[in-house]
Amino acid sequence: DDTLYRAWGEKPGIRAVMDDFVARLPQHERIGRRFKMTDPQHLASQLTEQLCELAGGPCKYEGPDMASAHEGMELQKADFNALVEVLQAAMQARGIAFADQNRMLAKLAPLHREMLGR
Ligand code: HEM
Repeated sequence: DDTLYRAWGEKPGIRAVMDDFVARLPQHERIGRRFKMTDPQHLASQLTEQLCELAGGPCKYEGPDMASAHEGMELQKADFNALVEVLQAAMQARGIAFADQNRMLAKLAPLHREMLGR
């Protein structure tokens, strides 16, 4: 079922939201510092593959698993809430319909357990 993938405007639509998202991340008051050394192109590209796959698109995320990617960060629930706020701002700015925003957030939510406290 690729309805979510198509609703987001396929790969270019997902990439546009991810570019916006990674540009906003370093500016966040509390979690921004974690992204100061991050290559935004790399992160946007990895996230695009991941969200494309989660949305039912013809992609395969081939980066590190979520536990390894966030090893040593000791992420807490509040960090995820902050990240979701930033993602919501990017989705809003890119005109993703509210229902399609929430469908994507629902796909991402289960992943957070793999990273908590690691
Ligand atoms: C469901 C939630 C999340 C998902 C799906 C996610 C996904 C990813 C992915 C795909 C990468 C790239 C891995 C790689 O190629 O090396 C990454 C890296 C990263 N993530 Fe997350 N992440 C999530 C939550 C968070 C949170 C809450 C934080 C901190 C507030 C965070 C901070 C970072 C940082 C700092 C990097 C490393 C970037 C770099 O290599 O410089 N992530 N994440």
